[in-house]
Amino acid sequence: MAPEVPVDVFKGTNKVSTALNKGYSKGAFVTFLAGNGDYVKGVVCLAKGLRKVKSAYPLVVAMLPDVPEEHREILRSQGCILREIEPIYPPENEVQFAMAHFVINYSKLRIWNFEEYKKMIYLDADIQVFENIDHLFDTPDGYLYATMDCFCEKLWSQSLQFKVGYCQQCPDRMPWPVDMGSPPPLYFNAGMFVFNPSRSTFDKFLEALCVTPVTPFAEQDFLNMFFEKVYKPLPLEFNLILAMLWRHPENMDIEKVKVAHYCATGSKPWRYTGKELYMDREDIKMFVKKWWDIYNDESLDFKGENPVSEEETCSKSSIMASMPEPTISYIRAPTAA
Ligand SMILES: O=c1ccn([C@@H]2O[C@H](COP(=O)(O)OP(=O)(O)O[C@H]3O[C@H](CO)[C@H](O)[C@H](O)[C@H]3O)[C@@H](O)[C@H]2O)c(=O)[nH]1
Ligand SMILES: O[C@H]1[C@H](O)[C@@H](O)[C@H](O)[C@@H](O)[C@H]1O
Ligand SMILES: [Mn+2]
Repeated sequence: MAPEVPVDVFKGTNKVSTALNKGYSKGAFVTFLAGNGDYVKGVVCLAKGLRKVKSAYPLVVAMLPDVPEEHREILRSQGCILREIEPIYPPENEVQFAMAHFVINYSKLRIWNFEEYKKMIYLDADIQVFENIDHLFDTPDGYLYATMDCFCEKLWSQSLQFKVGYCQQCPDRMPWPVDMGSPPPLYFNAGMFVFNPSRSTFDKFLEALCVTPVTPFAEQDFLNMFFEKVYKPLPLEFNLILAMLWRHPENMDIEKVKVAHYCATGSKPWRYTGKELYMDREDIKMFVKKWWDIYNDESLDFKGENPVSEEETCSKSSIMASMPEPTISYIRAPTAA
């Protein structure tokens, strides 16, 4: 049995949230975009998916300076609010300890500076929303809500959890060895989370980053450490990590999935070939098709008269400037995949 999660708090009504009455400034979805690759398609599809489920909240795109103008134009035309952020990059001698494709994700910590929103829901660009989740904006403040990760995929092979065969999704299958003390604290996937922006939290991040070693899952490990005491697990249907389909099918009900995360190797819809391990499964094909159906649906294109008035701020943070060097430094963002 997986550890219990407080399901009741997160029951949606399928009605458009009370947010419509409250106005936009209370909350927003936020995603992260880096580089000139195909992740922009993910953001476009996410914007369309949120429209399809009639979300009352806008989508903010926190993007690095290396996102090309033509991609920015596409996002504006899809009604996204663009916010340029400066990269956060670990010291060069530590970069090797994070998985290369995760390093740029430290930059995403800057979304905590978006204090004009009281609450935000972060969604990776490789996520799609199939049901309205606006009610998550009504969760009590002061916590970080996210779904629990799974440690069974090969990407985890260097971790202690994987080595001992332990996964928090089924802690009874292979209990944490007694001689190794208590099992590790619950660990969330950082592709989807609900949080309260706060500059003072961001300041604390910077202090903590200075004394926190870089680890394989980069900012995901960092966020797990930082929010350990205030983490509240969300039911898995709010961020279906596709590997759950073959690793822990008993923990989930595919009919209830509200949000799918195309993070399993080979599952990104825009580069899906079906050839990688597990990728020829019917459920995977179904999720990939659902993504493409939204992407290709012109009726979901933004129809506002004018693109959303955007606020592009590339804040050269004085906070960062005052950071002790060279623990965390700005350097050019690496070219994204
Ligand atoms: O070239 C890139 C690469 C990544 N991204 C952004 O960064 C996000 C994270 O990358 P992936 O979705 O490819 O990575 P995973 O889902 O496998 O990674 C998971 O672990 C990461 C550890 O750093 C992050 O926490 C991430 O949010 C979490 O979902 C993307 O969705 C996208 O929003 C880009 O914009 N361009
Ligand atoms: O951040 C990673 C990534 O998203 C992987 O694809 C997934 O298998 C993980 O469990 C996760 O933590
Ligand atoms: Mn992802």
